[in-house]
Amino acid sequence: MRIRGFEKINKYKDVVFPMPVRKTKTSAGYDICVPEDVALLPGRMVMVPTGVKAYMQEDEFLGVHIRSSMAIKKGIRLVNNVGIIDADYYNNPDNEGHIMLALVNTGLEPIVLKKGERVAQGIFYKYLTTDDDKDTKKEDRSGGFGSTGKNR
Ligand SMILES: O=c1ccn([C@H]2C[C@H](O)[C@@H](COP(=O)(O)OP(=O)(O)OP(=O)(O)O)O2)c(=O)[nH]1
Repeated sequence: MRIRGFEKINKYKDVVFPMPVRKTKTSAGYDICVPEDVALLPGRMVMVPTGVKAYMQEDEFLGVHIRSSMAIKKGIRLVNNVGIIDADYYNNPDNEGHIMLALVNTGLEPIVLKKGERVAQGIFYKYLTTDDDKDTKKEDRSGGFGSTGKNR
């Protein structure tokens, strides 16, 4: 039975890069690499591909955090601080559930992330719902970023 995991995005199926793994026995985060070289100019946000998608249970999400070393040593931040990857993002018709990193280089010099470099880390979490949650209608996710509420 499949419970949760990572898979390659089709577009990257022939590209060789490391899949997310936990580096030590009790590391919470699955380190996420870049599947190609990425240039980050100072102060510019870049939507960076990861080449992967994540499947999980309906009451779970994947929290995507920056690796501390990237933030502290290189000044790289996630613009949204933490990326929330919803369970129904997986295999969405727009982008197959491709996990993207909204990165910004807060330093003064350009940075090049090399293919295979570990940039972010994904942690699987369970989330809770409110008493009246079942009373509100839920729409189906039709696509990727900012897709909910579009057909109203
Ligand atoms: O850093 C991120 C944040 C989000 N996502 C993907 C997964 C997530 O399931 C989807 C939607 O994200 P979120 O719910 O945070 O954005 P929204 O602006 O509320 O969009 P939507 O209306 O699609 O929920 O975008 C990423 O790939 N990287």
